[in-house]
Amino acid sequence: MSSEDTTTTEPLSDRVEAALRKVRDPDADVNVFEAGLIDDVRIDGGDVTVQADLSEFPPSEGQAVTSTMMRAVSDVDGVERAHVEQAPRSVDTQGREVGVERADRVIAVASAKGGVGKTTVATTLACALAADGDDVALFDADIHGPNVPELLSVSGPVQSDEDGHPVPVDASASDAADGKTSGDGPGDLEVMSVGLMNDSQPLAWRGAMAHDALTELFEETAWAGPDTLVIDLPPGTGDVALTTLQEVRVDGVVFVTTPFHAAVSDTHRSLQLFEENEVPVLGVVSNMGEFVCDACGEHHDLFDGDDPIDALDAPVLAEVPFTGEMQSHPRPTPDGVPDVALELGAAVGGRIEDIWTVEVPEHAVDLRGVPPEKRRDRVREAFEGIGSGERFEVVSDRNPGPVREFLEDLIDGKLKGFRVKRQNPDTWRCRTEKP
Ligand SMILES: Nc1ncnc2c1ncn2[C@@H]1O[C@H](COP(=O)(O)OP(=O)(O)OP(=O)(O)O)[C@@H](O)[C@H]1O
Repeated sequence: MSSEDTTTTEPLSDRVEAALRKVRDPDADVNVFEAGLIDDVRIDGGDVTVQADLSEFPPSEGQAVTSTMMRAVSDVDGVERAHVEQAPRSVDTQGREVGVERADRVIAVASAKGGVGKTTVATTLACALAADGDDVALFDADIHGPNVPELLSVSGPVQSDEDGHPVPVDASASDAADGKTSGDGPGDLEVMSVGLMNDSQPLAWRGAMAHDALTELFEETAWAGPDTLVIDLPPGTGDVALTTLQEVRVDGVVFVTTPFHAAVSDTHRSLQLFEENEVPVLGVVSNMGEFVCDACGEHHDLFDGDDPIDALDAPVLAEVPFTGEMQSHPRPTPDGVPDVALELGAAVGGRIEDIWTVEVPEHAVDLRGVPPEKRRDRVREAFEGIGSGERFEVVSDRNPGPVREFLEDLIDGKLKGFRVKRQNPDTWRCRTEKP
């Protein structure tokens, strides 16, 4: 029996509205109409569709409000089916530009294994950079397990601009991070994720499908001109990582690992893949290697023995302990940005500056800006000017791979070691020893 029986003479629309007015906004002591959450109520026979904007709620709270509204409407006499749908949000499409190349710099966050905290670190890094005043875009490329929206408590669906380009969701923490930021206050934080398009469905894209879906999002998303784009890659070196490396000029990669031998040796192999694809390695974040006891304040190692990360040829950017704070709130809270997040942001920023600053050793040949027809002469002169066993080094603004062939022609033999490394997007270095 319905609680509305006494008023069945009133039109259905009035009774549905009266029922909805009993549902409260959990964040404010007003009903959902007064809170401005209801956009529209459509009635078609016994079918009632409520269009509500619940995008500001964390997913679990939004779900609870949806269920309460569904129950309230279903209980009204004469209602056969009740639906609650997310109202289309109006998005600011002014000044947006399409494609990942709009970002001034692109940082990928990768891991060899799943579950080591890559998404947590990517989200923390994006929040820390935004808290420091950067306009940040966070691209969740983990298409098989897109967790970024959940960590940042944002929900979809993604809206499109007038040309049909998907517009990322705003995740700025305008009033968070009080007092713990530097610069002129926090920058913007925007998020794009397949998790915002397909709210709860795990995606089973493979191979070409994954490649096409991701390529389209990289090419089509209309960003607001970010300073930094952070890409959260899926674990491992599968289709998505390869697509990202093909489609995006990645300026640096941050690796996340636990200080556990098996995880670190896989990390070593993944690092090589990025280096082979000429992506500068910014460094490694060692996550969950210790926890700090709430009761005694002591640090406790969670892994025994030597730290295997020391053996990686990459700087350690941060050692993030296992904490409840990191687990529940990688994003800034009204109390500020966690210190560990600020340290991570500062370490990554510092490394970027380091690799952008090119110091050319006195003995090295600097080919930057040298016209193509003069490059060989410069290399020959320098090589002929050093003695056997001495180090020969080139700094160049293009891949100096062909230098090897040229030197081997000069000596009419093979060089033993010849190492090429891309220091930053515009600078390569290569090194060998004169036989
Ligand atoms: N420093 C930390 N302290 C406490 N919990 C953490 C920390 N880092 C990550 N976690 C928790 O570990 C779990 C896995 O983290 P996360 O989802 O970031 O890993 P991931 O490497 O991105 O996983 P995958 O890519 O396989 O989805 C999450 O529950 C997260 O809250």
